Amino acid sequence: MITLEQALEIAFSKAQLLGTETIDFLQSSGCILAQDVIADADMPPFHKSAMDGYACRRADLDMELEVVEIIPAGYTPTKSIALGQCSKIMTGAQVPEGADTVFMVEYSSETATGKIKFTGEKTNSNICLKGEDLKEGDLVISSGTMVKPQHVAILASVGCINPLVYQKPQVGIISTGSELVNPEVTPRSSQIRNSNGPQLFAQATKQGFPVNYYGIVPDDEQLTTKIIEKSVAESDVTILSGGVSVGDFDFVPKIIQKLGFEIHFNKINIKPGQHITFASKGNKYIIGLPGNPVSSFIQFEVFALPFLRKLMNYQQPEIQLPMPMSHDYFRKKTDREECLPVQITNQNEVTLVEYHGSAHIHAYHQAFGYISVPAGTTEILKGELVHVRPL
Ligand SMILES: Nc1nc2c(c(=O)[nH]1)N[C@H]1C(S)=C(S)[C@@H](COP(=O)(O)OP(=O)(O)OC[C@H]3O[C@@H](n4cnc5c(N)ncnc54)[C@H](O)[C@@H]3O)O[C@H]1N2
Ligand code: MOO
Repeated sequence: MITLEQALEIAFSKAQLLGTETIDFLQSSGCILAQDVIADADMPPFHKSAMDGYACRRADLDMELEVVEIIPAGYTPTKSIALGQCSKIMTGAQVPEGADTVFMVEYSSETATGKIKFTGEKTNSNICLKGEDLKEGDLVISSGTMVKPQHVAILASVGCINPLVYQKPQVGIISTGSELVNPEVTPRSSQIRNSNGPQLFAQATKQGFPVNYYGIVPDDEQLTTKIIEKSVAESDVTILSGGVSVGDFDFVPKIIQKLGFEIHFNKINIKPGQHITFASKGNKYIIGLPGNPVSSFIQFEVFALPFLRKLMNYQQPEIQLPMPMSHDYFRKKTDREECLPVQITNQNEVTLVEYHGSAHIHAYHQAFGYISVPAGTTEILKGELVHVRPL
């Protein structure tokens, strides 16, 4: 059986990058930039006051100063500051010529004749110099970056309102299983509510992927074929849950082959969720996830998500936080890599959450993330570093 690493290698080798498009920067969160973003001006664009106060010459701080002008933010000063003079200035306003210091209004007093005195002992210059953050032409965000809210602020600050980004893959989500009913229905005996579909929808939309949600299809070959065909026509990546094992009604592998897809693997040596199918036909992909709820949840995180990101040319490694275990952990069977839900203690240590196996999605309601125990590892001792993947 192949490892997760090998599975990702195979899937990445089949991934055809989606095209690029320019979009409204307000809609760019979660996109991967396909261009470098360059500063179109110095930042700050002028010598800017960092405080509300008085702009003067440092050499004049012990003099009584005449106020020659009031400078609000957004106003271009008209007077330059000479010996014994100051301008009242607001935070964010342009510092007038001749001034090299702004003292805060809290450290000032007015004399009987209306002059201003500095009452502090010493002061910073309180001036942000033109271009001290960025120079015109500087690279501010490099191609390949995933846009987060802080990048949206930077795009705005340099006027890049239509960035070039990689298109996001359209994701189709199908839940297979004749035992499934919609969440609003009270299941009869032998039925179970569809939780994988809503969970996959939430996982995909959390990452910003557009989703076509097809709900439940019973274990019927014709109906399953029809819905897969529809999803393939409307989506780049179709994600199914259930129907990929070896039961009499596990049609999915057969159907996708009939539809002309090539199956690249149907098992990964990982727990939970070893039954996972990956197939492609040109630039269309099908990922068949195991029906057990934790399996489909974890397999989305460890396999489907990196693959979806690969289609957008995302090349950054996934974040994993090295943290010490708060207790010993032992296991008997070590043939598979195993993902386990964890919490973080107040001492910043990792504790395993009570977890009964691949149907026990409720274990994850209190999980901060999960750790992966490599194949071959029998024990992790208290204090040993594990790598936590946040959820
Ligand atoms: N003979 C064998 N049987 C099974 C094996 C095996 O190796 N040999 N592996 C088991 C494991 S492990 C898993 S995982 C499942 C994978 O099979 P399927 O992907 O075909 O999944 P199903 O049989 O359809 O469902 C498994 C389980 O999950 C529940 N389920 C399915 N879909 C949903 C949903 N949308 N929401 C909530 N729960 C769902 C389903 O009712 C089953 O209880 O195969 C094992 N069998
Ligand atoms: O492959 Mo199953 O998903 O381990 O529970």
